Amino acid sequence: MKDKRIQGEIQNLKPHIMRELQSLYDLSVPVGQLSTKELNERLIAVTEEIGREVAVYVDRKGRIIEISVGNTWTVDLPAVDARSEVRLSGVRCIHTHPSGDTELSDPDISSLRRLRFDAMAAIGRLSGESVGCLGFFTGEKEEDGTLEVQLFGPVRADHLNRIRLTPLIQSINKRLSRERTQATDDEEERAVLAGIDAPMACALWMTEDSLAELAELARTAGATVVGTFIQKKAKPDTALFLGRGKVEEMAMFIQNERATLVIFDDELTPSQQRNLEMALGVKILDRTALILDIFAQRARTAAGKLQVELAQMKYSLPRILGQGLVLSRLGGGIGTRGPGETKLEVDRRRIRRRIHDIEGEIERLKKERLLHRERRRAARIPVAALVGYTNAGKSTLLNALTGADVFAEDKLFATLDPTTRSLRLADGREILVTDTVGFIQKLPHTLVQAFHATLEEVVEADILLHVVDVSNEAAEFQIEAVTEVLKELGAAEKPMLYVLNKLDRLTNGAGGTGGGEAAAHVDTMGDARYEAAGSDAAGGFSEGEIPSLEEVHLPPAVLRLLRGREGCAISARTGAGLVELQERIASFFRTGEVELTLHIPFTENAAVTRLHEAGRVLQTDYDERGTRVRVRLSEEEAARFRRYEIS
Ligand SMILES: Nc1nc2c(ncn2[C@@H]2O[C@H](COP(=O)(O)OP(=O)(O)OP(=O)(O)O)[C@@H](O)[C@H]2O)c(=O)[nH]1
Ligand SMILES: [Mg+2]
Repeated sequence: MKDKRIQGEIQNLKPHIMRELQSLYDLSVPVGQLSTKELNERLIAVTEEIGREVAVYVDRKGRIIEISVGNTWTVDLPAVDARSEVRLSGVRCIHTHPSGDTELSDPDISSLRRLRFDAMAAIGRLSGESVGCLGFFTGEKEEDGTLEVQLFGPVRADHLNRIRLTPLIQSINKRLSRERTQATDDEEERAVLAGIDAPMACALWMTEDSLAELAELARTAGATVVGTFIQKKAKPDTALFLGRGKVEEMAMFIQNERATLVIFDDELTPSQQRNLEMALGVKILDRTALILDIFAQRARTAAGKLQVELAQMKYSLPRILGQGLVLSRLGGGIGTRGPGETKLEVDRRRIRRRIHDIEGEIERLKKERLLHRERRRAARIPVAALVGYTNAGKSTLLNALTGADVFAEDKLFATLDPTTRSLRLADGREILVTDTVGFIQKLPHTLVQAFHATLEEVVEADILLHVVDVSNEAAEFQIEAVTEVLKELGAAEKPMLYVLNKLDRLTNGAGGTGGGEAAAHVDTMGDARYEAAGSDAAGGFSEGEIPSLEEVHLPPAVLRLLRGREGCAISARTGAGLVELQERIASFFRTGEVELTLHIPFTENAAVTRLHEAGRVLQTDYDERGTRVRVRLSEEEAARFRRYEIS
């Protein structure tokens, strides 16, 4: 039935070798698997005896269609149609290297190209163990137009057999035929989440909370979460992060659920990511990559885009150096987006150059911002910066306080770029309020670094308003996470006022993670005061309409969070507590100030101008000799004007 032909240098082969080679045709390989242990062992055994390369060619049904001895690159495969420019040939080559050095040689790679193999493996024995390397196309082209080849290994040969070839081949074909451009962007991304539950870890967060947040991040990035895997494990497996059994279980699940990516809650090493990709056959992302992807989608301004691109480059650099990440680069979608479309395809030198350029550009932006800030400082306008966990309600608060129109949304990282608005406090003082990017636990360092330029607004502010979502059960941990990031920025010691937000969500008795639209239920709970306040929208709250918080019975959860912290409770949505908040801010700026009454002779009129710049002039009168000014000044400034002081 089958033509048991053996091609190549078979002239001097002993009959028992020929018989052995011919009997290899009777073996078969499970569909979607590279090779089998038996096939590998028998190939290596023959090679060791004859000292020559042996190659078998396997089709996608797992049948051996050709066998050759000697140089694989001269082999003639009539069954292989390698003419198609847009598809792989459907045949893979598994061959031995007599030396045990299994790196694919240049001739190996050119025969991979010539015959457009699904994949090409080289196997051999090294210190008694079967090892191998795999080469395959990425679907991308090199600069010179030839197809880019990805190399994997050397690894143990049985490891190669665990690679799931089918999805790999599909992705490559898809990429080759360029269907992907439109198709995969519209295709639903079906995500599986994964994490480990380390009982001994000092992690503050409950694994479930952290994974719930990861699901929220995945949703924000546009994925549908189809399953979650948590494994109890003291520490991550160095090769696969999870245990081998768990990974196998996951592979089944992925197949059944048609999942397209797996997102891990912790940062993976480049090799874990590569191994998992090979074992699971789908794109593998970690929390960092997911956050970077969201940032990439959200970046609007030039500065925002640059900063995201910088962070992405820094993230991908070690991963490109360490080969792999093939599937994560194929097919577009989550994890592959970014301001620089080709970012993951450029080689490392180009990446380094680009990093250098961006850093220069960011440095320029930084200087520009510094100038702005200096101008503001010269104008003596104090600055309050809103900081806090993502989704805490910072932008909503800025809008409520200043009537600004900043985009606020019930998704993570709605804001990336800072917005500054001025606010006139009840005592007439004008301050600037800055809203900026939210923080999150395990915020990638690369991102914090990259965002230094915009986060400097925070570092330079006079006071931080730390907005906390009190309706979130993890509020205490979120405060902790924000504090960590502030430390990293060198802003942890700044004066801070805690602003416990979303009070309306707790006062309806639902507590905890209750319904999102709690405010709507407030009046049915007999506490209509918030509603009355809320009806007067953004920025327009006037005193008297709003209940003083002292009258309001604060829920125990809020009291707990306030313990030992300076701050107040508000609802940015309904406006409750905003007057108190403004009063707190005003009183902060008042302390450390003194009120003076000065008399400045007309001959020194320039001092009056300086006074207007240096402090807040409350009252001005004139007499025949000069100007009488009542003014509030910082202690420092006051010292310079003391000589004019009267009474
Ligand atoms: N119930 C209630 N919801 C609020 C309140 N303040 C904000 N929200 C909602 O919380 C969600 C997040 O608000 P944002 O203002 O976008 O939060 P943020 O802190 O700016 O978030 P990022 O920019 O993503 O870091 C939105 O859906 C708001 O409508 C509040 O006082 N009560
Ligand atoms: Mg925001």
